[in-house]
Amino acid sequence: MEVVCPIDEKCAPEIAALLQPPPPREIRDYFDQLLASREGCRFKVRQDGEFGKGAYADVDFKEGELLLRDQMPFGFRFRFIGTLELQIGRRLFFQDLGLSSSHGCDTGSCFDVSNEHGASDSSDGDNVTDEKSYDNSRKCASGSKRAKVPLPKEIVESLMNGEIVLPYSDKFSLPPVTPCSGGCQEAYYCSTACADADWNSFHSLLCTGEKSEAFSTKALLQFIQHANETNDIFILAAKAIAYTILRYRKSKAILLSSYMKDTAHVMDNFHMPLLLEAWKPISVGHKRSDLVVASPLEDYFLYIDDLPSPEKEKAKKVSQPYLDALGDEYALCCEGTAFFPLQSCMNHSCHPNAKAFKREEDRDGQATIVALKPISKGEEVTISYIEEDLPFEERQALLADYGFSCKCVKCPEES
Ligand SMILES: C[S@@+](CC[C@H](N)C(=O)[O-])C[C@H]1O[C@@H](n2cnc3c(N)ncnc32)[C@H](O)[C@@H]1O
Repeated sequence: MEVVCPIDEKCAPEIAALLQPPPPREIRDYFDQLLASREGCRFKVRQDGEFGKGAYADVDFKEGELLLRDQMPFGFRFRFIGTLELQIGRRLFFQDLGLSSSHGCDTGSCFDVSNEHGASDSSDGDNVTDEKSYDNSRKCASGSKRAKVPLPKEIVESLMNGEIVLPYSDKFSLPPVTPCSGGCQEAYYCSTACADADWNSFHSLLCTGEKSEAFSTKALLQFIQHANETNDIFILAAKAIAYTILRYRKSKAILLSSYMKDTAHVMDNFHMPLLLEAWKPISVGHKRSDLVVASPLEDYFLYIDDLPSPEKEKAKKVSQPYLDALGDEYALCCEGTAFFPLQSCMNHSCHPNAKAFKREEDRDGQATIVALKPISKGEEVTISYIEEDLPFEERQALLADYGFSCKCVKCPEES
C-alpha cells in the first residue's frame, strides 16, 4: 500500500505551488535586488541564455581580476576559530575517537572548531563547483602517507584547555570562539554578531539547547544524528526550511502589525503569497556548492619549516610531536556545503573564462571567482564545474553526475 504523508495529501496544491519556479519577472526582480544589495557587484544575471540563467559581466575584467566574492543568503561563513592549539587539540581529539575524516569541520556556522561529524557528499546533486579541485597550490595532505604518532590524552586536553602554547602560534591568531546563545554546544561562531545573525536566520529553530524555539528538540536531535551518520545535505535542507519559516513569520508579523487586531482573519488570503515570497531565495534555483577553507595548521607548520636556523630547530623541537600526531591531517581543509546565489547562476564551460578559486587571502567560506582571461562587458562568465583538462569522455562522465550533457564551445567540437 502506498504510504502518503498526511501533510502531502492535505497541502498538495500548496506544495505544488512551492515546487513551481517563480515566473521569470520575479526571478529577474529577485536578482536585481540581490545585485543592488551587493556593494561593487559588477554582474548581471540574465535568463535568456542558451542554458537558462547565466551571469554576464557588467564591466570589462582583466585577467586575474577578482570578479566576485559571493555570500550565502543563509547558512554560514566557514572560518577557523579559537586558537591554533585548540584546532590541533580538537583534531587530535576526534582522531582519537576514530572520527577524523577528510571533512575537517562541522556543518554549522561561521566556526570551525574542527567538529568532525559533518559528512558532506559531493557526488550527488547539482553542486556547482568543488573549489578544492582548484586549490592545487596548497598541500592538502590527502595523498601523502604520514604515519601518526599519538599523543597522550592529557596533552590533547591541555591543548584544548589553552594550557599549551606553541611557539609562534601568536602569528596565526584566529577569532575567539563564541558559543551559541541558545546553549546547544553544537554551533560556534567568530563573534556575537555572527551568532545573532545565525540565530535570527535559522538556528533558533534548529538549536538543541535550552533556549531553542524548535517544536521538539528530541526529534531534532534524532534528525541531526541521522544527518551526521548519513549525509549533511539533510542539515542544509533543514536550514533552508528553517530560514524560510523565519522569513515567513517576519513578514507575517509586519503584515499583521499594519492591520487592526480584529481583522487578523485577512491573513487567510496572505499565507501562501507570504510563504512563496519567503521561499524565493531557494526557489529561484540556488544550487549547492561544495566549498573548502584551507587549514591554518598547514600554514603554521609550513611557517615553522621556513624559519631560519637556529629558530627553526628550536621551534621544531616543540612543534614536531604535534605534527607527528596529526599525520596526514595537519593540512586537512575544512569542507562543507553551501548555497551561493550568484555563483550558482554561472554556467559551466570546459573552456571557462573564470575560475572558482581560493586565494591565499581568502580565509572564510565566501565563494571567490577570478577572471582567467580578459572578459568584456556583456560577455557570459563561465566557470568549470570539473577539471577541464580531462579528456572529453571523462569530462562528459563527470558532468553527467551534474545531470547535464555539456554543450560548451569545446565539447561539440571534440565530440
Ligand atoms: C549551476 S546551474 C547554472 C545556472 C542555470 N543555467 C540555471 O538556469 O539555473 C547548472 C545548470 O545549468 C545548465 N548548464 C550549465 N552549463 C551548461 C553547459 N555547458 N551545457 C549544458 N547545460 C549547462 C545545466 O542544466 C546545469 O544543470
